[in-house]
Order: sequence, then structure tokens, then C-alpha cells
Amino acid sequence: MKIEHLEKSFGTVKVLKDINLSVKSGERIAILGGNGSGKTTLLNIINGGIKATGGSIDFEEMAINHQNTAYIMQHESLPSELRLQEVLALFSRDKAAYQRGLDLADQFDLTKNLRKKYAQLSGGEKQKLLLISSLQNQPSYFFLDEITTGLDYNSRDDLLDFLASVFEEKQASLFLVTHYIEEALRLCNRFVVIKSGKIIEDFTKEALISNEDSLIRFDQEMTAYQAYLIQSEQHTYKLPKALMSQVLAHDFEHILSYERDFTRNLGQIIEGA
Ligand SMILES: Nc1ncnc2c1ncn2[C@@H]1O[C@H](COP(=O)(O)OP(=O)(O)OP(=O)(O)O)[C@@H](O)[C@H]1O
Repeated sequence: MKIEHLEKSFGTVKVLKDINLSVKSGERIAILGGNGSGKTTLLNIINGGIKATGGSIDFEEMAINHQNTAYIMQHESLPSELRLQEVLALFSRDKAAYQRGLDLADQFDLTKNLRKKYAQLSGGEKQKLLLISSLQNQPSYFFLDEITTGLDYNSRDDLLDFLASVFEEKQASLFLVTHYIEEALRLCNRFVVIKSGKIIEDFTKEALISNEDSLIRFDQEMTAYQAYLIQSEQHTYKLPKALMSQVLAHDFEHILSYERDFTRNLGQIIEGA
């Protein structure tokens, strides 16, 4: 897919400016940036939800349509009276997909809630249901916008592991909007940073590992997200500086396990508090 000189204005306000991006099938792109930088708007234009006001997108061999796409938005919701089981039935493409949905519900500990209405589910359970209802149809293209917000630590960890295995098994393409560095590192192989509607960084995981300049810029851009990760749980924990020295030492695998352990430990502290 080739995006050239893409622009989007709402009224007189230009929120995306001269976006240029070439995307290969199977790339998993994290779209990062501060609040209001234009991430969701870009995601919505690529998946056809809204129209750009300038520039072009040539999808080339990427045939994105309703059948092969998982599209999960921030704060998405379903009719409150629908039961969990009914949601799976409604969204499944065929019988096999419905069965996959039930199996996934089991895997995510939702079987006990099958007859509960959507309105009766907790925030995290609603989010899991939204994901399962898409995953059951085995999509090839994923548009995921802040999908783990509201999940507890273990559910988030399980979900990321599960999505990582889905992406490994299937050469799926992913556009992921997230504020969590750990999530981006675990799921994506390319990182695009947007600031005030412009792409200011665009690098692959390999470049991130091998190029110290990228690492330093990544560090600068990511500082806000690391703080967000902690603040979002209303705790005053700070991510130790040691993490960044690991990044600079290119010890990538260590960072991943470190962040995972850190997140898990923090989860235990909060749950035990
Ligand atoms: N329908 C709309 N009408 C007017 N302005 C809009 C509309 N949708 C988005 N905007 C504005 O466009 C800018 C970019 O919004 P967008 O939702 O893309 O940001 P974001 O990077 O996803 O932010 P966040 O991290 O807070 O979710 C914001 O200033 C927002 O207020």
C-alpha cells in the first residue's frame, strides 16, 4: 500500500499533514504519538472509515474489506441487551467461526459469562469480547486502537501473547495505535511516530536495534508513554532508568522480559494493595 501526501482537515483545522507511507503486506506497524496527534484519524482513513481531504492511497495488493478485517476502536461498544453468546453468533462468518469464538471465550475465561448481557460485563470483559468477536473470523488485516486500555495486567499479558502468536502463525498486517511501549515492541515490527499530524519517525525493529540514533530518538519519544503506563494505574511508580540503558546496550530481548516482569510485578502490587 502506498500513501502519498495524505491530508485531513476538520473544518479549517488540518490534523494530518503530508503523510507518506509505504506498507508491505505482513508489516505490523505501531502508530505512536501524543494525545490528539492524529493517530486514530490516520487509522480511520486507511480502513475507509473516513475520507482524506487530500493526497492518495493506493492499496495495491492489499484487498481490505469487511470480511477479512478486524477493526477495534477505542471505547467501542455493542447493544447493551445482547448476550455474550449472541454477540459471538452475530459476528461469526460461519459455524466454524462461532465455535472458534466459543473456544476463545473459554481461553479468555469468559465461558461463565456466555449468558450475560453486554451491559452486565466489566470493562475488561467487554474489551475481550470485542477482540474475540473479530478474531473468530481469522482476519488478515488488523486495525487496533488502544485495545488493552482497561484490561488488568494478567489479561493484558495473556492477550498480547495471544495476539503475538496469531501474528506469528498468520502473515497478518497490523496497524496498532497504542500508548504502551511494551505493547508496540511485543506486537509490531515497525514504528511510526506522529506529532501534530506529521510523521516524525518511521523505523523498523531491526533499525531500532542496530541504530543508536534511532534508539535515542525512540527514547525521547517514548518517555511520555512510559510515564503514561504508570500514571494510568494511578500509582506513582516510575519506570527505572535502567531500562533505557538496556535499550542503549541493544539488549532487546532483555527489555521485553524486563518490561513483562515489571508489568506483572506491578500488577501483583496493585492487586495486593
Ligand atoms: N470528527 C472530528 N471533528 C473535528 N475534529 C476532530 C474529529 N476527529 C478528530 N478530531 C481532531 O483531530 C485531532 C487528531 O485526533 P485523533 O483522534 O486522530 O488523535 P489521536 O492521536 O488518536 O489522539 P488520542 O491519543 O488522544 O486518542 C484532534 O485534535 C481531534 O480533536
